[in-house]
Amino acid sequence: MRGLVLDDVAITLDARPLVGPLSLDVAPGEVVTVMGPSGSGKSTLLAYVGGFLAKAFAARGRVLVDDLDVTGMPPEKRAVGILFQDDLLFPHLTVGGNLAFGLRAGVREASRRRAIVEEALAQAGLAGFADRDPATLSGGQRARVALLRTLLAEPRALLLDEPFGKLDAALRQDVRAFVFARARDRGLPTLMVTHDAEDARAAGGRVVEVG
Ligand SMILES: Nc1ncnc2c1ncn2[C@@H]1O[C@H](COP(=O)(O)OP(=O)(O)OP(=O)(O)O)[C@@H](O)[C@H]1O
Repeated sequence: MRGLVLDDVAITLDARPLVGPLSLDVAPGEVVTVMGPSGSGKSTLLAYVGGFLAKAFAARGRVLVDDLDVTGMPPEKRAVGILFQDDLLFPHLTVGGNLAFGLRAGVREASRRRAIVEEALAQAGLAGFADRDPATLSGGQRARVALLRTLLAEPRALLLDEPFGKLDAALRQDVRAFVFARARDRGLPTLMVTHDAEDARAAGGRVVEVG
C-alpha cells in the first residue's frame, strides 16, 4: 500500500521493552499523532522510522515507505523527511542557501535551483526572502523555512517531533495549519510527536499512545 507502514515494531533499551510491539498504517496525507509520558520512547520511535536509532537501543520490526522496505537503509536513502522542534537553520547561509541545502542533489543547474527555492518561498508567503539572513526572521517564518527545507528533499513520509514546541499559541496554530496543509497537499503520511492535545485535535487523525 502507499503510505507509511510500521510492522510489528518493538524497541528495547538495556533489554527492557520501551516501545511496542506496534503495527500502524499511515495513509498518504494522514497525520497520526504519537503521545505518551516523557521518556516513553516517542522520539526513539521516530528515530527508528527515520533510520537513526542510537546504539543503546535494539529494535525489531519493519518500516515500509510506499511499499518499499526501508528497514535496513541509512536515513538518506529512506525518503523520510524530519522536522524537529530545534530545527535550526544554518546561520552562515541565507534563507535561500538553507533551502538549496535541502534540495535533492539531482537538481544541479544553479538557475533551476534558484527558481525552485523562490517558488517554494512564494508558496509559503515568503516571496523575496531568499537573500535574508535567517537571524532576521521571526519564529514562525523560521519554522516555515525549516519545513520547506525538509519538503524540498521530496520525502515520501514526514516525521514531526514537537515541531511547534517553541511557538506561542497564536503562531503555533498558524504554523501547524501550514504544516498539515503541506502534508495533505503532497499526500505525505505523517507521524507527529506532541505533548499538546490541541496539536492532536488539529491533526484530526488517529492518536497512538506509547508508554
Ligand atoms: N542516545 C540514547 N542512549 C541511551 N538512552 C537514551 C538515548 N536517547 C534517549 N534515551 C532514553 O530512552 C528513553 C526514551 O527517550 P525518548 O527521547 O524517546 O522519550 P520521549 O517519549 O520522546 O520523551 P520526551 O517526551 O521527554 O521528549 C528515555 O529513558 C531516555 O533517557
